[in-house]
Amino acid sequence: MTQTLLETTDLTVRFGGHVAVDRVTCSFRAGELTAIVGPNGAGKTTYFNLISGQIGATAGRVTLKGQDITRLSVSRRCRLGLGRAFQLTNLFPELSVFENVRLVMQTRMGRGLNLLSTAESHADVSHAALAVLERVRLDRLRDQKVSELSHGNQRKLEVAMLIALEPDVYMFDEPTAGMSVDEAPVVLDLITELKQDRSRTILLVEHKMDVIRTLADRIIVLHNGALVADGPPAEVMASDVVQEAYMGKEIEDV
Ligand SMILES: Nc1ncnc2c1ncn2[C@@H]1O[C@H](COP(=O)(O)OP(=O)(O)OP(=O)(O)O)[C@@H](O)[C@H]1O
Repeated sequence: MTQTLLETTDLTVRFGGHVAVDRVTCSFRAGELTAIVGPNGAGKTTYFNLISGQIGATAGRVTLKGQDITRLSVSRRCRLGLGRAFQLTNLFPELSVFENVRLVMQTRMGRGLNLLSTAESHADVSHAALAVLERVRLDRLRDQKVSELSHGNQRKLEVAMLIALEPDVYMFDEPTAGMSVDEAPVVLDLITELKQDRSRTILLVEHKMDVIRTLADRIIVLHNGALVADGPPAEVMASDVVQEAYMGKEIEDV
């Protein structure tokens, strides 16, 4: 049987009187890409925030590889194998693209976060970091300061940092948002490539139907914070509950 890597059980968060995520019980198995869809304000990003630890749950549980991580910090969850595309505010904007990836790689490879170590002192780490930059086609810009990158390249760097972490669970929140039509395919190809590794699971919050159609093995639908549908893409998209949830046509091209 395929291994369950991540599970949420009755996961709930309340903001004042508003229940943004409402008793969501769902498991995510190795070798599967799950698209999380729903109208604006449905709770998708909040669900992601609860899983990655950016916000605390009011009730319920998050389990990673059998371990209850509900009360753990973002960084503890990250070390246990939960990887969410980095917010660039967490990076070092004045360091180069290469240095940022190298630092993540260095930390993952157990060398600690040492800003003063040189690329030469960790040749294997540097080599691996460069390989990741080649995969996202940022190798040309390796010496550019992060603060000087275009929006599209910043998004690619976020993906590079995530790949460098090699998590068991990849979490992407609209990875191609704001990218040009030339840039988006690089990121989508990378996610397709990541899917080939059947030992991991990928969660994707996405509005673009063409992206969902290309990538998703499974779709879950949130509506008013609750899980209202879960299954293979064709089946879920044809279901009455989804048709109703999308009467507002927030999802592109439905
Ligand atoms: N920190 C917060 N405090 C109060 N309300 C919040 C907070 N974060 C989210 N919400 C509310 O929770 C609901 C779910 O928001 P969320 O951003 O998760 O939706 P979403 O499905 O990701 O929407 P979108 O597709 O527009 O990004 C919204 O009504 C939002 O206003």
